[in-house]
Amino acid sequence: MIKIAKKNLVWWASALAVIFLLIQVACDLYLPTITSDLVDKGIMQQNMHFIWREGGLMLLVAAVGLVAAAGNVYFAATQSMQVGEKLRRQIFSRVLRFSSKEVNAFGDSSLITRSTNDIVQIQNVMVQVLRMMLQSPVMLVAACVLAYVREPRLTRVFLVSLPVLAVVVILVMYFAVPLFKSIQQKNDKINLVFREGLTGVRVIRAFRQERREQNRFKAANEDYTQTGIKAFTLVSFLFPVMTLILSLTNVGIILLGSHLIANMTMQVGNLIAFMTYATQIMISFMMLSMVFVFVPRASASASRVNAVLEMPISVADLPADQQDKINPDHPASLSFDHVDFRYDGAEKLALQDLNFKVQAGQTLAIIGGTGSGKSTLVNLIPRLFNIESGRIEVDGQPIERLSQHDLHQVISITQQKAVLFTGTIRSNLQFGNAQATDEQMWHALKVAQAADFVKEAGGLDAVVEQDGSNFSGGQRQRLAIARTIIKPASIYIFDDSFSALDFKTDAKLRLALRQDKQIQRAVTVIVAQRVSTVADADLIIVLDDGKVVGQGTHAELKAHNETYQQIVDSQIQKGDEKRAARTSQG
Ligand SMILES: Nc1ncnc2c1ncn2[C@@H]1O[C@H](COP(=O)(O)OP(=O)(O)OP(=O)(O)O)[C@@H](O)[C@H]1O
Repeated sequence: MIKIAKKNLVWWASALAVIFLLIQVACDLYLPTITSDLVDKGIMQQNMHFIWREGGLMLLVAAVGLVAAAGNVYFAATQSMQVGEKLRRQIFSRVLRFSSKEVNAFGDSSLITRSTNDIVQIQNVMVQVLRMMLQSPVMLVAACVLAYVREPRLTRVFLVSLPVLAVVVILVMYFAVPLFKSIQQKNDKINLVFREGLTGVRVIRAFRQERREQNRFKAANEDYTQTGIKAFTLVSFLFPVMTLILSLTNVGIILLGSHLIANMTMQVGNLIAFMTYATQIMISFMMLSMVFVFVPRASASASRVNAVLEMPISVADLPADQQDKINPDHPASLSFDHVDFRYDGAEKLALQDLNFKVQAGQTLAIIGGTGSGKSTLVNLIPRLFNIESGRIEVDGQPIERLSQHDLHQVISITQQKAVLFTGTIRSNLQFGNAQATDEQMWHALKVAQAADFVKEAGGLDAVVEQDGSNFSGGQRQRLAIARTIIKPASIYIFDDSFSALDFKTDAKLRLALRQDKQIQRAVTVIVAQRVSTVADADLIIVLDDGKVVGQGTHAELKAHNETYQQIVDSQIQKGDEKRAARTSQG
């Protein structure tokens, strides 16, 4: 919590909040003295001039106190909101740099809770710190001293009430604080189930698992609610008990005070002032105890936020002065030299001894069964993971010597699951190339075989809903392909991007890709399950269980490679092979 405050609070605004607070406390503490004088020297002695003067002073002090309180609230609130804004920004930019290893370490839902609910907890406590937490101890000590100075004999009442109050507060905190800490984790669980329910809604319906999911959500929700109820019941118990203790303290003060007044050893004004100080002492004590309840909860949130901000990034750039730069004149190329790769914590290598080189204008195709390592291979090119050994070069440069920013500038990729963003077709294409003209956009859409349905949908400004849900799976993939094509790059990667396309569209798209001037100067990498998609590639890599079991052209592999032959036999029947070749040659 302190770390977050140190890094994110603006010192002068926080100092102003504290100064306003001290002025407000001073005013609050001065008012009982004026009241006491007003009663003893004004009302009791019927001195109207004194009453007017002290009354005016009272109004002035109250007004200054009000302005100071407003100033304190303003600076405390703006500071805490700004801390929240900075933390959300820092978490978001950090998460954008995370590899899947870091994301998995927290989980998607926990990252969302940390950037929303946890930050709100921190924000709330920041306001309390800049207000109550500083105000309460100052008020408590000063009111005790002033009460003692005014009438030491009455302070005996506090010797009983304050220890009782302290025991109640400690007991409540002992039971409530662990509950508040666990509320955050239970909130993560609710988010997780809710998120899975949302993203998997169709599957849930199709498998008629609504009741099971509802029960799962109900369990998480009830767990959260019950913990919240327990925690807040304990805290709410504090208020009536404290009010009771405060009332009993006042009764004690009045009993003792009236005795002293009757003996003529104390004035009425002193009793009134003392009772005001007593109320201030008790209220400060209550506020302080509330802060002690909420600070541990917020510090649990602060640790959760700090864990994200301090998570080491596994795929890190070299220091700027040791980085190499891409040479824009170097022809496009991609090479893997004895590359081994293992997922974090896995016993087995996910990819073993990959060796190949492709040049500008060539197409590399990767084929293999499910789970053979195709996506893993293409994800190594933009360095989404670090390799275990070997060397990967893009445009003649080892990728770990480039900044990821530079590397990603020369790579354009369509992921296996097409991801579109809420907005329009234009804004989605601008993701690939912010400067693209309408003409370039239509060209990319044409190559991606998307122009027809985009025209029907209303053109470049047609709306794209969340996750592109207003387009079919095949249309989403074609839009993602257009976004990939529109980006000027050295390496174009299509990770199983043609799988949702029908046979004919797949062939037309590959033909259009081959005829595109920009693509002709680059290396194209195609991952596919269908032989027809890879048949015309310059180099085909056949993967099986992370190992390269064949490498060559379609003709070579068909003639000599058993695994490839099996794939061909299982897929291409009834003249499909010839039809594929005919269509892709135009
Ligand atoms: N993030 C990950 N952490 C650990 N193991 C992973 C991870 N991603 C993939 N794997 C494992 O690596 C292997 C290769 O997966 P990959 O996704 O590369 O296969 P693929 O050939 O693309 O499969 P598909 O055709 O089904 O998409 C699989 O055994 C998979 O379980």
